[in-house]
Amino acid sequence: MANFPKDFLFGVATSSYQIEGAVNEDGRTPSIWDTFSKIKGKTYNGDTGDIACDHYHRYKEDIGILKEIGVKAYRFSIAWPRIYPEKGKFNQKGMDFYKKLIDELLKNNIKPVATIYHWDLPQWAGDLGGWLNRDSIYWYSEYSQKLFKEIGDVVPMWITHNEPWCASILSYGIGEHAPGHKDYREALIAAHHILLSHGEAVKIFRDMNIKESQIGITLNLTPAYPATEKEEDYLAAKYADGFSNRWFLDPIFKGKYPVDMIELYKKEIGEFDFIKNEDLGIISQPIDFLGINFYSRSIVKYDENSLIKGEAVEGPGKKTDMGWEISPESLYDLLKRIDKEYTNMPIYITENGAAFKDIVNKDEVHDQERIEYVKEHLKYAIKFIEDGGNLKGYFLWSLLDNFEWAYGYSKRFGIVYVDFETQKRILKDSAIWYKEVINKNLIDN
Ligand SMILES: OC[C@H]1NNC[C@@H](O)[C@@H]1O
Repeated sequence: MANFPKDFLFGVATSSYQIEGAVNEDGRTPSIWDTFSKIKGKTYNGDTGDIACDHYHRYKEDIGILKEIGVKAYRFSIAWPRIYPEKGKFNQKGMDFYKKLIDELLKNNIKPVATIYHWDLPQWAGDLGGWLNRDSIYWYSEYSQKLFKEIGDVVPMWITHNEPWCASILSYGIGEHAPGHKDYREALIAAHHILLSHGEAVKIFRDMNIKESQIGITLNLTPAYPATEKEEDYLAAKYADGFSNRWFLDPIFKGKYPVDMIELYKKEIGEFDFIKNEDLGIISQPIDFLGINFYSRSIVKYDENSLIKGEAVEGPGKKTDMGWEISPESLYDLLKRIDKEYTNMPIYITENGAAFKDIVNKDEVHDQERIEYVKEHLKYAIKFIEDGGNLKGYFLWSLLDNFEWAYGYSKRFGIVYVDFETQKRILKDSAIWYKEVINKNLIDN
């Protein structure tokens, strides 16, 4: 048996485009994901977020489920295209949805945790170059300042960005996510502007002196391990770590980009002329907490022909339905590394969870694999806390089965099953199990 600290924050997480639907309602205009998901071949089965979990209309029912599970906090994201459907034009109706959502959470004694940006960039911004345009910093500043003004006093935890790596590298470099570009120089420019917009929002937040509220950022971090004891594989792991992790951790916590990666990238992308002198000072504004999204690790072997001199090899562990190796001990390694090399400020695991092929049988879903996945990761979370680690909370991804980006609705991450034909919600065994963990504040072995 392993106990959590008495004030440990148990939550679940979702994001706007993945669950809300209602894409043309109350003034919302398209995001880059509305556009991208309608391009043939970009998403599994041509799936889109047009309806998703219809959360926009069913948010009270879903908050009732949060209450039933007993979560202390709910991490959601705000759809920028609802708030600013056109450049410079605020949409009160869009804001009113989030005010109602937050009121309902507070009425049920659930702490709202708001992510300002979880990838649904308004298409009007996309048309102006999106994150490639340095003006994106000002669009984002106007957006975040308005949110702080409208709901700053009722949202105790703000997350500026979800997974800048995905919003830049995966979206502008690898091309798997909207807008689907495949240009690594663009990817690093986008990453820089996203990080800069983060720093500007933190400055605005501090200047507004919002009481009883904290601000941080969420990074998806993937510990990298060498495939063998060969020196070249250790080098490959170092570059993989720079590619996934240090490119974002270093600017935020050390006020500089990692030199080894700059040297590596320079050959491919030329000069870093998009970085202005004052930028790193803005990016490294002190924050109140770090959000970490952890799913798995990477194992790499040296590959001379790849940009980052390495290629992934399959790990020996069991896999989730995403094909990701289940490696809970890597979460512990990651947390210890962050604590040792970057910061001992409060850390929240803002996403952790797994997709498995869930089967409904007489309104029940027996997802024991998901229970085991979460249990093992929580055990390593407790181990870190027992070592003195400053881990303050855990948000399970996700509350509901939802739109899993390029995978559409083919991957189910929810602890609540969603029948997308009927929008019926069914609590999986994992939801019942999580309810018990929260209630007892411990993990049974
Ligand atoms: O892939 C699972 C999750 N990972 N982090 C970002 C979320 O939007 C994803 O659904």
